[in-house]
Amino acid sequence: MKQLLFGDLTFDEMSDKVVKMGQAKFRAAQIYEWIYQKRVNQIDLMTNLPKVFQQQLTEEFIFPGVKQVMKQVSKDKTIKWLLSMQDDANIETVLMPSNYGNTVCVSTQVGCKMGCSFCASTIGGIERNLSSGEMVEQVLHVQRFLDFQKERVSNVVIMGSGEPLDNYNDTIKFIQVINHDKGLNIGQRHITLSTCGVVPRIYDLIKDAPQVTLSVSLHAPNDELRSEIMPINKKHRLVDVIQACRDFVDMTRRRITFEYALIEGKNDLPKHARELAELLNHLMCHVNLIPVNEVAERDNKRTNDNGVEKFKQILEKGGISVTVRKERGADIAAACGQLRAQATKQ
Ligand SMILES: C[S@@+](CC[C@H](N)C(=O)[O-])C[C@H]1O[C@@H](n2cnc3c(N)ncnc32)[C@H](O)[C@@H]1O
Ligand code: SF4
Repeated sequence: MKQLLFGDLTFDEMSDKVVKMGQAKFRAAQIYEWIYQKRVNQIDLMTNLPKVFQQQLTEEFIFPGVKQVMKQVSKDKTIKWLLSMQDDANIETVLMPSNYGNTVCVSTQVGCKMGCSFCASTIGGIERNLSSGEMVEQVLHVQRFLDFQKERVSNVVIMGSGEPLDNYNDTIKFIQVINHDKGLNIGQRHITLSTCGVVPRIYDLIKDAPQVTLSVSLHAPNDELRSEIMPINKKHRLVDVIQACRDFVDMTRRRITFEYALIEGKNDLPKHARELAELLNHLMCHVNLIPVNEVAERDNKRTNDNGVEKFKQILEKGGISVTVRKERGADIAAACGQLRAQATKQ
């Protein structure tokens, strides 16, 4: 029998599961409370569960579901963990503390198949999807660390390694588990999902998680350049991505965010900024400009401060709301997938 992680089951699924195990339904609420509110890390500490049931749970569930392999702490207090799964696959999870709370960046896949030209996560391709339980365990791991400081995870960004819309069902289940009021109770509005633009799944998201903040990795203002940087663009063209974004905004009334990594001489020229302003015309959105994180295996140079400022000004002139995103963890393996790539090489 395949052992599960607790986060592989939504609250309703957990209720069904305990009934199948011969227990009353209310045991599901007790289990959720021990895991997500009291945050014990051993089943035998769930003291209001009968001993025989604790034993059954130990046979059917792995708890906790991840092991810490490495932890790097940056001068700016960003912390990056390398976590190991049951099959020894390694993934990254990042904590970014700020004045607005504690944001955890979660990985959804081991590697990524999308092949974006600037990204470290995709260097070795994809190994496998992560289960919702493995995503939940990432947040729990960070929450247990924060418990020592009596702080809580306030925001989750699904922006670590992997493409969440390429692992749709487990990503949705993950959102449901951390969002549940008996779970970690993290509001959908405090969850950001970042995608390279898998168009049909953006429409699914409107039905399944309409209150999450959608962030779309754009990185180029036209098909020719975008297809060169992001191969997914050959399948889902810019016109369809932008239409899906317009529909997302219309149907959810939620502002959308676009990520644009500035690569010197590639996508950072004034003409690109003008083209981008035109593309996003009359769309309720915000653009995050990020000087690209230079990755050793990738031949990309970051745009200098002057170039970033010029690009920003052109967008603003075109009526677009823009922020230059602060680089976090510059002194540690900052770009998504870098720590895992380094660890794999050792
Ligand atoms: C690692 S991806 C994961 C989520 C999803 N696959 C996507 O592409 O949006 C999260 C964000 O990191 C960005 N990113 C990846 N590598 C980067 C780099 N070297 N410099 C700056 N941003 C990068 C991506 O473009 C994306 O906006
Ligand atoms: S940017 Fe996102 S979609 Fe592209 S390779 Fe990296 S993780 Fe995958």
